[in-house]
Formats: sequence, C-alpha cells, structure tokens
Amino acid sequence: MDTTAEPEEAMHRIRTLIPSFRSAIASLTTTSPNLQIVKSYPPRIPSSPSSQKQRTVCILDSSFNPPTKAHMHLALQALKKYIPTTTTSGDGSEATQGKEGEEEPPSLLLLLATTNADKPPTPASYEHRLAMMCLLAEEIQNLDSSLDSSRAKVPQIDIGITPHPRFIDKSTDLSAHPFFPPESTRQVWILGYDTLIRLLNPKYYPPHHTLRDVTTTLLSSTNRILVFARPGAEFGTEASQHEYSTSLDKAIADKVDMIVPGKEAEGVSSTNVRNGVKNGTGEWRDGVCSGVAGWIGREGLYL
Ligand SMILES: Nc1ncnc2c1ncn2[C@@H]1O[C@H](COP(=O)(O)OP(=O)(O)OP(=O)(O)O)[C@@H](O)[C@H]1O
Ligand SMILES: NC(=O)c1ccc[n+]([C@@H]2O[C@H](COP(=O)(O)O)[C@@H](O)[C@H]2O)c1
Repeated sequence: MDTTAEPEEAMHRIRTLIPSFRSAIASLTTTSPNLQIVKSYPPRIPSSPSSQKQRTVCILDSSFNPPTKAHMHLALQALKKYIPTTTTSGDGSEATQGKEGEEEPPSLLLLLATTNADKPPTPASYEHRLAMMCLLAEEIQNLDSSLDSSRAKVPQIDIGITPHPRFIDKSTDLSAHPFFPPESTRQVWILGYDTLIRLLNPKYYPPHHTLRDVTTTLLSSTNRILVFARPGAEFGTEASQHEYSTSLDKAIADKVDMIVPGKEAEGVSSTNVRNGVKNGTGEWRDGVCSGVAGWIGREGLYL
C-alpha cells in the first residue's frame, strides 16, 4: 500500500462528506429512536428479513475526541474475540456456528456520543470527529489480514451517532435500527473499566436508582459487555478491577467478559493526544493512526 498518496486521497474524499455529517448531527433529537448510521464500510446492501443470519455487533461508544490507537486496539480485540467457531458437519463441510445456528462474522459499530453523561462538550466539532472515525475505519479495513489469521475477512464497519448519554438508551435505539434487528443481533458493548463502573452506578437511573433497566435493555437476551481493564492510580490494579467484575450481581457478572488490553493501549487516551497537540510535543502522533494524525495536523485541531 502506498503510505504517502493514500492518506491524502482518503482525507480529500472524507472532507466531501462533512456537509452530510453536519446535517445528520443537526437532525438528532433525544425524543425518539434516533441512532443514525452516517457511513458504512463497505456500503450496506439491504437484506431481506428471511435471509438474516445471527450476527454480533461490537459497539465502541466514545466521544472520539480524537479516535486513538487504543480505540483501534479495543475494536480489533473485540472483533477477534467474537468470531463464531467453525464446526464440521457430518458431510465434512464447514459451517460457522453460533448457539442459535449459522452465524455471520462480527461487525463493528463506532458510535459517536454527542452528549456525555458527565462532561460538557469540547472541541473538536462533531463533524471533524466523524471524519476521523472514518479514517480509523479505513485503517482497520486496510490492515493486512495475513498478519492476523483471525481476520480472514474484512469486517463490516458502521459509523453512527447517538444523542443519548446513557448506554441503556443507546442500546434501545440500536435495537430499533433496521441494520440491527434484535431477533438476529447480539449487542456486545465494548467498555473500559472506568466506563463500566459508571454504567453500573445507580445514580444514573432515577427515580428508583436500580440497575433493572440495564438488565432489560443493554444486557437483555444474548447481549454482553466486553470490559478492558484500565489499571492506574485512579482506578486501581488489574487484580482489583477483575475482582470488581466477578463480585457483581450474578445477572450482570454472567454477561461480562473482561480482558487486559495489549501494550498498544497502555497509557493511550484522547486526553493525552489533545494535550500533546496543545503542548507541541510530537509524541502525540504515536497515540493515533496515520490518517487521524494527518487530519489533526491539516485541520489545525486541538491547538
Ligand atoms: N487505553 C485504554 N484502555 C482501556 N480502555 C480504554 C482505553 N482508551 C479508551 N478506553 C475505553 O474506550 C471507551 C471510549 O473511550 P473514551 O472516549 O472514554 O476515550 P478516552 O481516551 O478515555 O477519552 P478522554 O481522554 O477524552 O476521556 C471507554 O469505555 C474507555 O474506557
Ligand atoms: N450510566 C451510563 O450509561 C453512563 C455513565 C457514564 C458515561 N456514559 C457514557 O460513556 C461514554 C464514554 O464516556 P467518557 O468519554 O466520559 O469516558 C459516553 O457516551 C458517556 O455518556 C454512560
């Protein structure tokens, strides 16, 4: 792959999408199911309901301000983890088999949250974040699958937006979207440990302040949460984070998978990238993929 001309071409192509991103963002409201898919790689072909196989969608919800290599690592690990197992039938033919029968490989949904449960909005603008999410998606699609035997096929990647800060509302809207019918879709929510503890804090669920809505929406049916440990001064050790996930109420603990991210995600955060750009230290580039670094530089973001 040409590493110099290609990013330029991708940036130019994605820049032409900015007006459509802007109008999608302007049309968001919190009053009705409003999760929107603004771009799909490859473009989606509507399938007839009868031909729908079981499918897992791995959802990475974030403010993507900007998308980082940690986000990319989390997404790739999730896609790898939920690949259906291959079984050989009596006639010797191979079929991918999930619990409910034939199963498609997992897809990825990069979901931009335009409202945060705790934090006020900060630059960059949402259309720029969507543009950078597209660059991240293209980078994932262009990864050389020969380097990773679990990536036999290029994954379906959708880029979406949601106005809802809480996961229970995001999950409900996702179930209502025609691409993700609940009868054939398992939702796997990708969260860092710091986000898991906020998801499970009853303060977000007035007036009764119980986790009932979490189990009836986000964790209904075969849905799961994939948690990535995030050890550090603020959130404790890997061992204490693991202990927390196993000490949860059984209805929740049984649906939580916890893994430790690889070195690629260590110490990488959007905050560190934003601060690095502002302080003029070049190392911020190590925290993002090349297309995103190019976009931040070219558009003068985070200065
Ligand atoms: N390095 C990481 N290790 C584990 N989880 C991560 C890491 N980076 C992000 N995540 C998780 O990915 C999800 C989305 O990331 P989020 O937008 O909060 O990224 P962030 O880099 O922490 O952002 P910010 O620095 O702006 O707060 C969250 O659930 C977060 O916990
Ligand atoms: N109870 C909840 O559902 C809950 C709590 C805190 C954050 N969130 C969401 O988690 C996502 C990531 O948030 P941060 O960027 O603050 O880590 C955002 O979409 C935010 O709104 C959800």
